Amino acid sequence: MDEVWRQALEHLVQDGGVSAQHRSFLRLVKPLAVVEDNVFLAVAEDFTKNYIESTLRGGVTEALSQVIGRDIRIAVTVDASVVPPEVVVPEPADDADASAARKAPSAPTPISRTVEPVPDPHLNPRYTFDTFVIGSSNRFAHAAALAVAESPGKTYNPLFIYGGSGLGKTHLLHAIGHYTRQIKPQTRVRYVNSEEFTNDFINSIRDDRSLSFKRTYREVDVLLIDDIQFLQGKEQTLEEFFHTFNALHNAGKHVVITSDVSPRHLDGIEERMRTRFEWGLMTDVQPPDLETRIAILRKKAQADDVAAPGDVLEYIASNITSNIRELEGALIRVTAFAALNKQNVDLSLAQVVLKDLISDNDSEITASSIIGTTADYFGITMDELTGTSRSRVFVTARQIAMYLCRELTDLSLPKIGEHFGGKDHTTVMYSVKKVEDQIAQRRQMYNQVNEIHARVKQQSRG
Ligand SMILES: Nc1ncnc2c1ncn2[C@@H]1O[C@H](COP(=O)(O)OP(=O)(O)OP(=O)(O)O)[C@@H](O)[C@H]1O
Repeated sequence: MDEVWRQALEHLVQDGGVSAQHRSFLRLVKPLAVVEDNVFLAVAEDFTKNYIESTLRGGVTEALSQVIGRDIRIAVTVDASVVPPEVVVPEPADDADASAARKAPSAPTPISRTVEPVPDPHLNPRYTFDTFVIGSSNRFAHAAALAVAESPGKTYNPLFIYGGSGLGKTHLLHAIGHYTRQIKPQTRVRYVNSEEFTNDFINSIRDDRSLSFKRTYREVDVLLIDDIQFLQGKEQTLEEFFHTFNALHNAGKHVVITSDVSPRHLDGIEERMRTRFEWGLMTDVQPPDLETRIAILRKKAQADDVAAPGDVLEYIASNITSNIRELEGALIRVTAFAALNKQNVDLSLAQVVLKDLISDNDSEITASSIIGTTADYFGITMDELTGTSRSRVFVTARQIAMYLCRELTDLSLPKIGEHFGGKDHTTVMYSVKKVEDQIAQRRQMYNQVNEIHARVKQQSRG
């Protein structure tokens, strides 16, 4: 088992995207056994388990699946007496992070708990108030989020943020989490997507763990719950959420909720609950105007350290109007093309690259159309694409299709996973990140993504 684990770590590092922090967590894992399609891993602390499950699950699952040769699931257990094997976690060449990690003591407190708050594995480090661009479409939501982050439990409780897909609701939720913990590191913050909340709840009943479930969600100072619309019609989970909400609210703890519609448009949720959602403050986020879209692209270009002149940003922002995720995807495409061809980013290049992607009369793009088009492109069947085979072409096709689903549809990560034969949402997250990383490094990956994207768009225009 240690040898399987060693090889999996090698795969993981080769695939890229493993930071020094990831490596220090991976060093804490003891592989236990493979039983049918499950790989059992053990760690000594809950915190490490949470980190592995929320941040590394996709990558570890992929890597172990590659080594074992079939699709597996991982299960992480906590055992305080666990001693991880002496496996060296490989380091990518010329990784600045890696040399820092080398200097760190090999024994495992991953991060200092006194100086900075320990990073919360449930929060995306990129989604902070600093990286959030304020415009008229989101000014109020931003101000309310900031007020909550500064003094949770006081005003606007609950805060309910609603609006269309890809408009920054999740970003704001994470920003509240980061900022609250930055001001007061001891604040207990819990971010959860409603689908994960549902799964957790169902599993806790199955495994007779209702006490630990309650502890997870009720012993917090700030509960950030994303995409509450997924609870519509799920009576038992709603009932549990109702009790969680009441317990927290009565104890003066803060609840922040996001949804794609306002409380009164949430069907399948009882009146008593909708009323509670309206107790605090409701605010919406709207599609950003042109100036805000340009500013978002500028900030993204800065964060990724790519040079993109103003007219290029304006061209992209003028043509992609409704979804910020798609806006960012277009910028990635243009800068990746320029990097691969060793060209500067300029307007004519952007026009060529985005020619097929920009159109104003797309009909709705679905996961099935993306899966079908991708399968066609690779000459495989849709079943093969969404199945479990680990051969390279299937894996590449699967990852590209997941990436395009994220960019071109409103589907959440767990929902995308469902379209791919019930894959875990962290596997989807891993695939999206992997394609995003490789697109600027491998011409073949760039060409494939670009071509399939164009075909999907073309088909949606009929
Ligand atoms: N105002 C903003 N400034 C900077 N980036 C933004 C802003 N709004 C959204 N984004 C970026 O757009 C992408 C999509 O945002 P996010 O995931 O928060 O959307 P969402 O409203 O939660 O969508 P969904 O309902 O589909 O989950 C993210 O990468 C986010 O960082």
